[in-house]
Amino acid sequence: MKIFFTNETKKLDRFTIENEPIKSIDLMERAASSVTFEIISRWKRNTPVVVFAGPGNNGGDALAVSRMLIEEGYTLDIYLFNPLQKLSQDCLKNRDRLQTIEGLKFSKSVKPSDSTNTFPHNGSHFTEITNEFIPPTLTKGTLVIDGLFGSGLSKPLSGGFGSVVQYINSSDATVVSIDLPSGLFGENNTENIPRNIVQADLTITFQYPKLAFMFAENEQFTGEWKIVDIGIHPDIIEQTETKYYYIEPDEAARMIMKRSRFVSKHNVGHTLLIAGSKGMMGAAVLAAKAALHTGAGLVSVLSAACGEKILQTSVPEALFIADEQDSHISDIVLNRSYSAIAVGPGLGRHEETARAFYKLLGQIKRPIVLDADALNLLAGHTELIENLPKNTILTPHHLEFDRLFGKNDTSYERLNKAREMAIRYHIIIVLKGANTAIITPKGDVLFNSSGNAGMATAGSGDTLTGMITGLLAQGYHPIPAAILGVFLHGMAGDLAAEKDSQEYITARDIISQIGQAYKKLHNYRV
Ligand SMILES: NC(=O)C1=CN([C@@H]2O[C@H](COP(=O)(O)OP(=O)(O)OC[C@H]3O[C@@H](n4cnc5c(N)ncnc54)[C@H](OP(=O)(O)O)[C@@H]3O)[C@@H](O)[C@H]2O)[C@@H](O)CC1
Ligand SMILES: [K+]
Repeated sequence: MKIFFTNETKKLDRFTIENEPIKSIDLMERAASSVTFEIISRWKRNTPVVVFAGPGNNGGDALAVSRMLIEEGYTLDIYLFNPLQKLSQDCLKNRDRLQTIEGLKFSKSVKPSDSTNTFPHNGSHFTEITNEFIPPTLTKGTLVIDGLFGSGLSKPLSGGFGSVVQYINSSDATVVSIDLPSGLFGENNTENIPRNIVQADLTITFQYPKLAFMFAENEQFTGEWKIVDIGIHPDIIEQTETKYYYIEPDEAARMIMKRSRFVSKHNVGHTLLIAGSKGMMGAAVLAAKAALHTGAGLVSVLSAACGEKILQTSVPEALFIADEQDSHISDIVLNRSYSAIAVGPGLGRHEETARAFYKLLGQIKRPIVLDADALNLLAGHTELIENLPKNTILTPHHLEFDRLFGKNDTSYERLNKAREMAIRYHIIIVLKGANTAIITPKGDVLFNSSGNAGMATAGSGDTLTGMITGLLAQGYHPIPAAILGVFLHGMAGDLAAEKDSQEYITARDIISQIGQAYKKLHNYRV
């Protein structure tokens, strides 16, 4: 799924209006019906609803939703903010349509003398605010619909609108934002004012997720978010280019390569994992198991000698290459060719390990996977990044990324830096987090949609490294190997959480669900 920038919204809108064709007000009606449907399916009709509508089309949506909810039997208190006495055309039309509802009480600005402004009123009520505003009481049971601003936000909210947002945020009400939490920019919020951004419990967003939703620091604003299809014309979606994508299950499923009936373990790849050291052998075990369960035919683990018994007992399917040293890897000799190599899980940072690793980087000609301590060692010699084979996969979490490429204050900044680095060095960066981003050497960013917070657990990253390397070994191109590996990993985590709970999950539980994750993806293909 493509992620567009919010400044493209009007273009997508216009094309749909001209080519479907559909009247602009009817497109708004369609968007509003989707929001209404979502609300009706979650909140009972006796839930008191307070609507905050702004002067633009986001406000228009909110007014259309208001009409639909009243028709459905909800009782609403609606506030339309019109301080400049200037509403967008469709907002105006929806205000007029609201007026046709029988029994709806109308008033202009609530004056300070009207201080009996407590909800619920006897029947629904509409107030257009042109100057002063006495806010209604927002209790725990109240549902707030936030339609103040959406994709048309042009500067951070301040003044009166800032106060309204702060008032909403300070209440115990449940908040649903239409399209975007009001005050949040769709992309860059570096210069934004956090206290003047609505903190929604649910954001119902139109057609495609916004880039800002992918960043951890914006979760406090978006809450849960859900995409609703409002029927933007497929041709304009196709024609409009973007660098940002959101990977859904059917897209991941299409990447799975069919295994030939005549396959042998030798032609589904021999994986080499350079991993483990004294006290961190579990990382090598997990990566080896993950590679095997993802489909690698053969897995060898090159590790510190102390790992031999551990590995051979816990992963009897894997071959073991013991280093001379008991506690760490001191030399890396590749005495045969491997289909895929990963370095890093549980590696440690012993001086001799570092030396062996740097020497290896000078020898390899094909893309490899670098994770964990391999990234930390690389951070000590960043000049070596220059010579990494094209399409080498780096799998840093945020701290590892910053150690490698310098500190970043926001996820937005980090993502831009990652794009720049991926392009400059022709590498693939798998930036791990809630929506892991796979960044290609062309600068395309693919956000993963599977996974859950329970996967923030020891060994989860080692598992991912094993999975991606296992795919590479089977002949997947590094880009689909990274995308599919990340997706499968997340889906296996989701299945594990479904089976037990997020809290319960360990890396082993993720591995135990790889098979079910494959099965689920296979079902998307039929
Ligand atoms: N194709 C789609 O996806 C569809 C989109 N739809 C809906 O339309 C929404 C976008 O509508 P929109 O373009 O009218 O913008 P919106 O967010 O309502 O705000 C604009 C108004 O706010 C004002 N304003 C801005 N910043 C401000 C500030 N800091 N402080 C104060 N004022 C500020 C701005 O003033 P201006 O900057 O022009 O001076 C203008 O008056 C979108 O989110 C979705 O809900 C659907 O209906 C159907 C199809
Ligand atoms: K909004």
